[in-house]
Amino acid sequence: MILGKFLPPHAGHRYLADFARNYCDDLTILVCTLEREPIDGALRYHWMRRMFPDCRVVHITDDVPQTPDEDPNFWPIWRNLVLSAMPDGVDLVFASEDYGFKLAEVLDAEFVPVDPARELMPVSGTAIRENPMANWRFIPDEVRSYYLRRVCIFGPESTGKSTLTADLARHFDTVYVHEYARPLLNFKDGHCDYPDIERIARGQAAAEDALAPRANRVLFSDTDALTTTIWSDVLFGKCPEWVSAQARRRTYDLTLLLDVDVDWVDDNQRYFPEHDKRRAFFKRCKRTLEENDRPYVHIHGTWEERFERAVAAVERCLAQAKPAGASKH
Ligand SMILES: NC(=O)c1ccc[n+]([C@@H]2O[C@H](COP(=O)([O-])OP(=O)(O)OC[C@H]3O[C@@H](n4cnc5c(N)ncnc54)[C@H](O)[C@@H]3O)[C@@H](O)[C@H]2O)c1
Repeated sequence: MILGKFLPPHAGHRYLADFARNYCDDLTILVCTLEREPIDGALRYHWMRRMFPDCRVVHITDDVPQTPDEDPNFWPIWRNLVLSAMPDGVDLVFASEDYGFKLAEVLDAEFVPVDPARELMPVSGTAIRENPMANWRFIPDEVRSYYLRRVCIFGPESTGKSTLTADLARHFDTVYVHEYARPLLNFKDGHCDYPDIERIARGQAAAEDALAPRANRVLFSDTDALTTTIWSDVLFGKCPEWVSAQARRRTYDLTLLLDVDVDWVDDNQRYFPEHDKRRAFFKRCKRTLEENDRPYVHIHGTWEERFERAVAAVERCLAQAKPAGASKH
């Protein structure tokens, strides 16, 4: 058995559990969470189940004393708690804490110390909560999307969104989500029908969710569901409810709004080459962001200036502490 708060799970916990899985035949992991702790307990339990699908993972939510000095009955309380989750008893207690020795004793089990000095995976939950960006390499794939910074590249056609998205991903050594409408509509010679609107939004969301665990600190998305709602309105005067709901649900830490102050480049998927229409579409994008309370940075100027402004905005975003709470993606 191993137990912990996993606040959040990290590479040290992964090492502890992998060590235990290699040492014994059947590992039970007790995820002990309290409501007052800063990350939702059900989410931590979910992460641990995803990280260790071949282990028995049990969620314990009882509000019991946390250290022996809090209650003279501390050890009987913990003995009963553990045995209620493991009625067949415990053979081995794996931990990197001194309390493992006493805990094993009250459970009639053997203590197996793992890495009390924490020299192999030098990280703690506190360090990750305080600075997830600096400790990124210790955050498991399953947990990364919680801490990930999401940047959306937003705006009218032919403003350099796709190039900027790829350039930013290269600069920040991470992955990006392409504009899913392109591969979809390429199959139809660029022609978009109303049923395609929901397909576009579903594909965009699926690509984003598939790539989030692969991202290094920041994920760049070339457009989003909110953009799809604008296009749907412009082309068809209506929008599927699922797409509008996605647009409300999917949030970004930063949105880069690209201006139309660059030359128009034609391709088979573009609609509005006229300057007036491009400017009107830009204004509509800006208004939509404001109506949806989406903070944005205005990106304009030459290609080089755009890139520099975007890099500076992303660096500011990465340096800011992220408010507690999971991303809703
Ligand atoms: N303090 C005590 O005497 C005591 C005794 C019994 C039970 N408990 C309870 O146990 C629960 C777990 O608490 P916790 O704070 O140990 O959970 P935790 O999530 O911090 O740690 C879980 C396990 O991972 C190990 N670990 C953490 N970082 C590591 C790293 N970098 N490398 C290797 N191993 C690493 C810890 O030593 C521990 O064995 C709490 O609910 C607590 O109340 C505490």
